[in-house]
Amino acid sequence: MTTAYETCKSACSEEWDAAVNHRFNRELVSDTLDDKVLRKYLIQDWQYTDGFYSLLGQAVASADRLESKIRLGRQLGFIANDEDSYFRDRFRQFKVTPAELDRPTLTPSSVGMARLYADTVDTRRYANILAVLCVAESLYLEWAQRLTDQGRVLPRKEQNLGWVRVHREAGFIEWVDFLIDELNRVGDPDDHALSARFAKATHWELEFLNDAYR
Ligand SMILES: Cc1ncc(CN)c(N)n1
Repeated sequence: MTTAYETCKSACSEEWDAAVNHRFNRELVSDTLDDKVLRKYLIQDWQYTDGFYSLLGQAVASADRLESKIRLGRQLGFIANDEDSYFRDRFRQFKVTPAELDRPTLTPSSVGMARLYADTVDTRRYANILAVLCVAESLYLEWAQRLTDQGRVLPRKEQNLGWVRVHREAGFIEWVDFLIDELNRVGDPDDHALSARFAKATHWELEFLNDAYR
Protein backbone atom coordinates (compact mmCIF):
# COMPACT_ATOMS: atom_id res chain seq x y z
CA MET A 1 0.00 0.00 0.00
CA THR A 2 1.23 3.51 -0.81
CA THR A 3 1.83 5.52 2.34
CA ALA A 4 0.67 9.06 3.06
CA TYR A 5 4.28 10.29 2.95
CA GLU A 6 4.92 8.69 -0.46
CA THR A 7 1.65 10.04 -1.87
CA CYS A 8 2.34 13.56 -0.61
CA LYS A 9 5.93 13.56 -1.85
CA SER A 10 5.20 12.22 -5.31
CA ALA A 11 2.44 14.83 -5.78
CA CYS A 12 5.04 17.62 -5.59
CA SER A 13 8.16 15.78 -6.77
CA GLU A 14 9.29 18.51 -9.18
CA GLU A 15 9.54 21.25 -6.56
CA TRP A 16 10.83 18.76 -4.00
CA ASP A 17 13.75 17.71 -6.22
CA ALA A 18 14.46 21.32 -7.16
CA ALA A 19 14.74 22.20 -3.45
CA VAL A 20 16.92 19.19 -2.57
CA ASN A 21 19.33 19.89 -5.44
CA HIS A 22 19.16 23.66 -5.09
CA ARG A 23 22.20 25.78 -5.86
CA PHE A 24 22.27 26.99 -2.23
CA ASN A 25 22.64 23.44 -0.89
CA ARG A 26 25.18 22.45 -3.56
CA GLU A 27 27.30 25.54 -2.94
CA LEU A 28 27.12 25.07 0.83
CA VAL A 29 28.34 21.47 0.57
CA SER A 30 31.14 22.38 -1.86
CA ASP A 31 32.24 25.36 0.28
CA THR A 32 31.61 27.75 -2.63
CA LEU A 33 28.64 29.50 -1.03
CA ASP A 34 29.14 33.23 -0.63
CA ASP A 35 29.02 34.01 3.12
CA LYS A 36 26.80 36.99 2.29
CA VAL A 37 24.18 34.59 0.92
CA LEU A 38 24.45 32.34 3.98
CA ARG A 39 24.23 35.37 6.26
CA LYS A 40 21.05 36.57 4.57
CA TYR A 41 19.59 33.07 4.62
CA LEU A 42 20.29 32.62 8.34
CA ILE A 43 18.72 35.93 9.32
CA GLN A 44 15.52 34.84 7.56
CA ASP A 45 15.81 31.31 8.95
CA TRP A 46 15.97 32.74 12.45
CA GLN A 47 12.55 34.31 11.85
CA TYR A 48 11.32 31.00 10.43
CA THR A 49 12.45 29.26 13.63
CA ASP A 50 9.84 31.23 15.57
CA GLY A 51 7.00 29.52 13.67
CA PHE A 52 8.78 26.19 13.82
CA TYR A 53 8.79 26.25 17.65
CA SER A 54 5.05 26.99 17.63
CA LEU A 55 4.40 24.16 15.21
CA LEU A 56 6.38 21.71 17.31
CA GLY A 57 4.63 22.92 20.48
CA GLN A 58 1.25 22.38 18.82
CA ALA A 59 2.39 18.91 17.70
CA VAL A 60 2.99 18.05 21.38
CA ALA A 61 -0.49 19.35 22.23
CA SER A 62 -2.26 17.60 19.33
CA ALA A 63 -0.46 14.23 19.28
CA ASP A 64 -2.78 11.32 20.00
CA ARG A 65 -0.47 9.37 22.33
CA LEU A 66 2.00 10.00 25.11
CA GLU A 67 4.86 8.14 23.43
CA SER A 68 4.69 10.60 20.50
CA LYS A 69 4.46 13.64 22.78
CA ILE A 70 7.65 12.56 24.55
CA ARG A 71 9.60 12.22 21.29
CA LEU A 72 8.29 15.57 20.03
CA GLY A 73 9.16 17.22 23.34
CA ARG A 74 12.71 15.88 23.15
CA GLN A 75 13.10 17.54 19.75
CA LEU A 76 12.11 20.90 21.19
CA GLY A 77 15.09 20.47 23.51
CA PHE A 78 17.37 19.63 20.59
CA ILE A 79 16.52 22.72 18.55
CA ALA A 80 16.81 24.88 21.66
CA ASN A 81 20.36 23.54 22.15
CA ASP A 82 22.39 22.23 19.17
CA GLU A 83 20.61 24.18 16.43
CA ASP A 84 20.42 27.32 18.54
CA SER A 85 24.20 27.17 19.15
CA TYR A 86 24.80 26.98 15.40
CA PHE A 87 22.75 30.15 14.84
CA ARG A 88 24.40 32.07 17.68
CA ASP A 89 27.91 31.09 16.52
CA ARG A 90 27.13 32.23 12.97
CA PHE A 91 25.57 35.53 14.06
CA ARG A 92 28.77 36.21 16.00
CA GLN A 93 30.97 35.14 13.05
CA PHE A 94 29.02 37.26 10.53
CA LYS A 95 28.65 40.18 12.94
CA VAL A 96 24.86 40.17 12.74
CA THR A 97 23.51 42.89 15.02
CA PRO A 98 20.48 42.46 17.32
CA ALA A 99 18.74 45.13 15.21
CA GLU A 100 19.15 42.96 12.10
CA LEU A 101 17.56 40.00 13.91
CA ASP A 102 14.75 41.99 15.43
CA ARG A 103 12.03 42.29 12.80
CA PRO A 104 14.03 42.33 9.55
CA THR A 105 12.14 42.82 6.31
CA LEU A 106 10.76 39.39 5.60
CA THR A 107 11.24 37.87 2.17
CA PRO A 108 8.05 36.72 0.37
CA SER A 109 8.84 33.09 1.19
CA SER A 110 9.36 33.89 4.88
CA VAL A 111 5.92 35.52 4.92
CA GLY A 112 4.39 32.57 3.03
CA MET A 113 6.00 30.03 5.32
CA ALA A 114 4.97 31.91 8.48
CA ARG A 115 1.35 32.05 7.25
CA LEU A 116 1.33 28.36 6.42
CA TYR A 117 2.77 27.46 9.83
CA ALA A 118 0.28 29.69 11.68
CA ASP A 119 -2.61 28.25 9.68
CA THR A 120 -1.38 24.71 10.38
CA VAL A 121 -1.13 25.41 14.11
CA ASP A 122 -4.69 26.77 14.00
CA THR A 123 -6.07 23.50 12.57
CA ARG A 124 -4.88 21.74 15.78
CA ARG A 125 -4.77 18.58 13.63
CA TYR A 126 -1.82 16.28 14.26
CA ALA A 127 -1.71 14.93 10.67
CA ASN A 128 -1.55 18.47 9.23
CA ILE A 129 1.26 19.42 11.59
CA LEU A 130 3.17 16.26 10.72
CA ALA A 131 2.86 16.95 6.99
CA VAL A 132 4.50 20.36 7.40
CA LEU A 133 7.15 19.08 9.83
CA CYS A 134 7.95 16.19 7.48
CA VAL A 135 8.68 18.62 4.65
CA ALA A 136 10.86 20.88 6.80
CA GLU A 137 12.90 18.04 8.18
CA SER A 138 12.99 15.23 5.62
CA LEU A 139 13.78 17.61 2.76
CA TYR A 140 16.78 18.86 4.73
CA LEU A 141 17.93 15.36 5.62
CA GLU A 142 17.63 14.38 1.95
CA TRP A 143 19.89 17.14 0.62
CA ALA A 144 22.34 16.73 3.49
CA GLN A 145 22.68 13.01 2.73
CA ARG A 146 22.49 13.07 -1.05
CA LEU A 147 24.74 16.05 -1.73
CA THR A 148 27.43 14.85 0.69
CA ASP A 149 27.23 11.32 -0.76
CA GLN A 150 26.02 10.04 2.64
CA GLY A 151 28.71 12.00 4.48
CA ARG A 152 31.64 10.98 2.25
CA VAL A 153 32.10 14.50 0.79
CA LEU A 154 31.82 17.13 3.50
CA PRO A 155 32.47 20.88 3.47
CA ARG A 156 35.43 22.14 5.51
CA LYS A 157 34.31 25.65 6.48
CA GLU A 158 32.72 25.55 9.94
CA GLN A 159 29.71 27.64 8.87
CA ASN A 160 28.90 25.09 6.14
CA LEU A 161 29.91 21.92 7.97
CA GLY A 162 27.87 22.92 11.03
CA TRP A 163 24.71 23.29 8.94
CA VAL A 164 25.27 19.89 7.33
CA ARG A 165 26.03 18.35 10.72
CA VAL A 166 22.75 19.39 12.38
CA HIS A 167 20.85 18.00 9.38
CA ARG A 168 22.45 14.58 9.06
CA GLU A 169 23.58 13.45 12.48
CA ALA A 170 22.21 10.18 13.88
CA GLY A 171 19.65 11.90 16.14
CA PHE A 172 18.30 13.89 13.18
CA ILE A 173 17.99 10.78 11.00
CA GLU A 174 16.04 9.04 13.78
CA TRP A 175 13.85 12.17 14.18
CA VAL A 176 12.97 12.22 10.48
CA ASP A 177 12.17 8.48 10.56
CA PHE A 178 9.87 9.16 13.50
CA LEU A 179 8.05 11.98 11.66
CA ILE A 180 7.53 9.90 8.53
CA ASP A 181 6.29 6.91 10.57
CA GLU A 182 3.89 9.19 12.45
CA LEU A 183 2.54 10.75 9.25
CA ASN A 184 2.01 7.27 7.81
CA ARG A 185 0.32 6.13 11.03
CA VAL A 186 -2.20 8.98 11.32
CA GLY A 187 -2.35 10.41 7.77
CA ASP A 188 -4.74 9.18 5.09
CA PRO A 189 -3.01 8.71 1.70
CA ASP A 190 -6.27 9.76 0.00
CA ASP A 191 -6.55 13.02 1.94
CA HIS A 192 -6.07 15.62 -0.80
CA ALA A 193 -6.06 18.54 1.62
CA LEU A 194 -3.16 16.88 3.43
CA SER A 195 -1.09 16.45 0.25
CA ALA A 196 -1.95 20.04 -0.77
CA ARG A 197 -0.58 21.28 2.56
CA PHE A 198 2.55 19.16 2.09
CA ALA A 199 2.99 20.59 -1.45
CA LYS A 200 2.55 24.16 -0.20
CA ALA A 201 5.26 23.62 2.41
CA THR A 202 7.54 22.22 -0.32
CA HIS A 203 6.82 25.24 -2.51
CA TRP A 204 7.84 27.65 0.25
CA GLU A 205 10.99 25.64 1.00
CA LEU A 206 12.05 26.04 -2.63
CA GLU A 207 11.22 29.75 -2.63
CA PHE A 208 13.08 30.19 0.65
CA LEU A 209 16.25 28.94 -1.04
CA ASN A 210 15.61 31.11 -4.10
CA ASP A 211 15.07 34.19 -1.93
CA ALA A 212 18.56 33.86 -0.44
CA TYR A 213 19.89 35.03 -3.84
CA ARG A 214 17.37 37.82 -4.50
C1 LIG B 1 13.39 27.18 5.79
C2 LIG B 1 13.88 26.01 6.58
N1 LIG B 1 13.32 24.78 6.35
C3 LIG B 1 13.75 23.73 7.09
C4 LIG B 1 14.72 23.85 8.03
C5 LIG B 1 15.17 22.64 8.77
N2 LIG B 1 14.57 22.56 10.01
C6 LIG B 1 15.24 25.11 8.23
N3 LIG B 1 16.19 25.33 9.15
N4 LIG B 1 14.83 26.20 7.50
